[in-house]
Amino acid sequence: MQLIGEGLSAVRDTLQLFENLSFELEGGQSLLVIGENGTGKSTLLRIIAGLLRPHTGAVRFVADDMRNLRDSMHYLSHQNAMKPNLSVQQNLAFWEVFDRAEKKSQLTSIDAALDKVGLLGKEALPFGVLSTGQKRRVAIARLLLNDRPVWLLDEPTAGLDARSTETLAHEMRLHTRKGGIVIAATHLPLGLDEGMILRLGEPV
Ligand SMILES: Nc1ncnc2c1ncn2[C@@H]1O[C@H](COP(=O)(O)OP(=O)(O)OP(=O)(O)O)[C@@H](O)[C@H]1O
Repeated sequence: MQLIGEGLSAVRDTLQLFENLSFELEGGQSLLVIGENGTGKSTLLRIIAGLLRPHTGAVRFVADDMRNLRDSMHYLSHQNAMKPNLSVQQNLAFWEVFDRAEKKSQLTSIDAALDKVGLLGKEALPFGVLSTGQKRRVAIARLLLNDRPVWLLDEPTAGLDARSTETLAHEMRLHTRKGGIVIAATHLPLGLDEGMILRLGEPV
């Protein structure tokens, strides 16, 4: 598996956010995208996810099973992508099916995923009543349900306490050890010390 960004540039309105960024990742590797607020971290992740078109450059993805990037990735955005009025269980049951590849990709049950993020017992609560950190943990539980080899994580630790941050770091390390790719945009150390780092600068 390979995920390659070649000569990527982004322009928002008249602002050049970044120019000519390139990276090359294989299965088992991770990339931390760091930089201050507004430097374009989320923009870069959205470009990689195929949600925004780059001003220049291209993203290429080659998977052994020939799946395209859209079907091979988990994209965790700032929003947690859960319905506030549905329960935790109902939200995850939706994603469990939605994220499943044609080939059986289920890794674990909803209960087991909730256990990993320390939320077992909260499954019947409406998502909307959870605390900020608990909401983020439900969104992280989604990543654990189905095996999608590329994880694109935008500020994954936003709102998480120290223990949950360590749980996430552990899951990210497991994911790369199994041959997955992780790209994470962050302000904070994530416990992926062995990964590559892409530092975005001030927009010009
Ligand atoms: N839809 C849009 N239209 C115009 N400008 C935008 C749009 N979305 C983002 N921007 C601008 O692009 C710049 C980069 O935003 P982006 O969200 O990628 O930064 P970031 O590095 O992820 O920031 P943060 O650390 O605050 O999350 C910002 O100046 C932002 O205001």
